[in-house]
Amino acid sequence: ETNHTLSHTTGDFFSQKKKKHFKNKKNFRAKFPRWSLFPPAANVVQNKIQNEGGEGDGDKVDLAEQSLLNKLIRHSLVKNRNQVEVQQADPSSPLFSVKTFQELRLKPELLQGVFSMGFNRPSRIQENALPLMMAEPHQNLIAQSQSGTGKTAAFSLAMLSHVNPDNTWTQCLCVAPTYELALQIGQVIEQMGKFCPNVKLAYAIRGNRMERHVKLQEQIVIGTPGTILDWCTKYKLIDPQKITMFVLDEADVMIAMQGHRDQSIRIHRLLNKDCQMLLFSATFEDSVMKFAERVIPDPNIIRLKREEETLDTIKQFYVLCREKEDKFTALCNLYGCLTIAQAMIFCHTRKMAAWLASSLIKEGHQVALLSGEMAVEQRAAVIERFKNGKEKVLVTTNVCSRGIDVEQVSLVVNFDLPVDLEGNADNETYLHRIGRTGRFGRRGFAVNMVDSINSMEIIKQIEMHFSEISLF
Ligand SMILES: Nc1ncnc2c1ncn2[C@@H]1O[C@H](COP(=O)(O)OP(=O)(O)OP(=O)(O)O)[C@@H](O)[C@H]1O
Repeated sequence: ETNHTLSHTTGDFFSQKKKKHFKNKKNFRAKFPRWSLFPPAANVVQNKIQNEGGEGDGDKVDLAEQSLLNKLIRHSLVKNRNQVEVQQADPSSPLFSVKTFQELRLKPELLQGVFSMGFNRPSRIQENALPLMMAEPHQNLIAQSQSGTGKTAAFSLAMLSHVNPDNTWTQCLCVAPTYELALQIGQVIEQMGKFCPNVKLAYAIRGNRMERHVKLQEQIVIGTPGTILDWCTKYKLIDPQKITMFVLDEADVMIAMQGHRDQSIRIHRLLNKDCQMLLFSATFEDSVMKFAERVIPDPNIIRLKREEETLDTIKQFYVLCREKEDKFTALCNLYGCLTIAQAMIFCHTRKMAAWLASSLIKEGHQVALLSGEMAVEQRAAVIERFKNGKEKVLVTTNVCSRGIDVEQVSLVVNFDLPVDLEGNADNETYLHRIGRTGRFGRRGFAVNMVDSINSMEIIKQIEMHFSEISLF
């Protein structure tokens, strides 16, 4: 048996004592004879439709919110052992990389700002991106690496280093997808630039009312595409021709948002063609690349691939149940194991997650709930408590499958199996929910609740998918 093979609940998972206890429980079926108890296929389909109608769609992941959440909960760099790939616009020019911030020859007050944030040395992506962004003559850059690898800090430093504080007009423009994300980036710039008193920052975000035709004196402006466009055109607060550095952050989130893509292109058109263009993205899909190539001429491209998640160290099980209540009882039986370390329980819909959390609480268990209807700050607070071990069990939906570093979680329960919009197995989400990065990730357990012929089919699809992958 490989680790990719799903086992149904048998001995491995439970201690001898627990095994005896579970043997008598109707929910832990070590074999398959329960199939005969299932209603005919037609009824199962009926059942599925009713369930979906009653529970609503799966909890949707909003990219901008997810990104903000990541920023709110991230206190340090994400570990990544992959090599940075660099594709240079001019392959004959030497490849620069720095191992220290001192090598960048920053202004002393800026270096002081960097160190005051606790950054001792550049992150992987910063090693290559920083010298490229600061090179003379200037170079354009497309940089892609997952959230938490130091992109924001990199371009904040580049902007602060780029501006001439003696010139009291806007020189750097940074576009972000939402009001909240712009504020987060602005905080990094303010913190890093706190020893540079003459460098000023303005926020081009909704609600920030300005007098028309009075040019801004702030050297750096950060904001959302619509407001930046207004400030450049309608309000004439910024002369786009005087912009010498243009940063497009979270390009992947940006182009997924209605109107943002076109507004960004419109801002870009107003700029001088000699303006330095920098684009950052956490993902590297075709749509992002197409967009990037449209707005960034002759780019250098830097990529840091996400560390692969694997199921190598995860033992996987499934539990056969009849319906939601049955799954609930199974979960209660498992409860002692959940709290040995920390556990996450995934549901498909917000409604199901809320029901499950409140049912568990009614049973006297202590659990936290995290789902999409909560405000991002509220979600961040729940995750923070969970990370600090204040809560042992977290009931959640897909809003969280990527947000939490699962290495600290040793048991994941798929109360509902991950499915896509068509109801097919969602292998990628399965991997994000239970996978670990790195080959030496800590061990973990995953328990999947199977409650219909349909979900049995899904778990089989998942099993097949991962056992096929493991052949390579
Ligand atoms: N060189 C560094 N040394 C130590 N910590 C760093 C360094 N650069 C960034 N950090 C910290 O690592 C975390 C992630 O950095 P940052 O926000 O810049 O990443 P990001 O790639 O922009 O992520 P996101 O896409 O979520 O915005 C932050 O808490 C930041 O303060």
